[in-house]
Amino acid sequence: MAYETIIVETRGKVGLITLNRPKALNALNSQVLAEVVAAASAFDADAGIGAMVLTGSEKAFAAGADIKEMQAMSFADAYTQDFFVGWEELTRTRKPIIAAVAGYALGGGCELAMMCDFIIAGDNAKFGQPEITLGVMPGMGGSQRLTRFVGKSKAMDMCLTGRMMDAAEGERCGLVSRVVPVAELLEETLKAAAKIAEFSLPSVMMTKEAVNRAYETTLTEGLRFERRLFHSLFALDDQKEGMAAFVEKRKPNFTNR
Ligand SMILES: CC(C)=CC(=O)SCCNC(=O)CCNC(=O)[C@H](O)C(C)(C)COP(=O)(O)OP(=O)(O)OC[C@H]1O[C@@H](n2cnc3c(N)ncnc32)[C@H](O)[C@@H]1OP(=O)(O)O
Repeated sequence: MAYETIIVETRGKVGLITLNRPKALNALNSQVLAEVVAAASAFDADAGIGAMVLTGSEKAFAAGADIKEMQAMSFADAYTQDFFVGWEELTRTRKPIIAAVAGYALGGGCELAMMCDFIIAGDNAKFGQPEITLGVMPGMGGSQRLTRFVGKSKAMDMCLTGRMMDAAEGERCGLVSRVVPVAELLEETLKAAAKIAEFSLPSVMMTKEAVNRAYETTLTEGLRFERRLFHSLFALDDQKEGMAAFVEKRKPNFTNR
């Protein structure tokens, strides 16, 4: 597929997707959606890829859903198309995807970052859900995911006032896993993704599945689900290899089998 709004590259076993609409601060229109989903799905299906990174520019991860595209939309259009539902496809990727966020991550941009498995932020990152200032509200998951990340009080504050939070506040409240100097953001995020990609792919994928299950089920069910996945890993060569390598004091050679 020829991409026009994103750049798609591989760095070893890492798939890198860079949002690339600089003049619109990476505003997310339908074409970006289609291309990001296609690229992530292709990496998900690629046996040579173990993890992905989604990033933008130093000024903007993404300044939101494309206001110019939405401006003339009617209720009937929005409802019948189930506008934004396409982004859910991204959350169905089974390999880990890390958001490397510099600059603005606003509205749909913040929501897109939260669809990833975790967020590493540059120290200039600014997160916000300013939809309220446009006479609407979050529509790509902000009211739900942000609340799960940061709790009710801060999610209400962000969604109702439309204010921005900086990277340090994002880290303090659990939206962001770590903050790094913006000049090192991509390198550090690629390093984290490369580390994940070195591990046994089935155990990585099951770990992602188990952590995500924590958001959707009871503690009792979640614990049982985790144990069953854990048990199943003993059927793999990689469990034998990983534990033998530890005992033999050498690096494991995982085969994803
Ligand atoms: C509705 C739902 C569910 C989700 C949403 O995401 S709604 C959008 C939420 N985002 C916003 O409200 C942020 C809008 N953008 C801004 O407030 C500012 O652009 C800024 C604070 C991020 C940066 O300000 P700055 O002065 O540095 O840059 P601008 O001149 O304002 O922008 C440059 C260029 O980009 C276009 N742009 C920016 N954001 C969007 C957007 N979300 N959609 C479409 N286009 C956007 C902006 O219009 C300008 O282009 P033009 O000069 O050609 O107009």
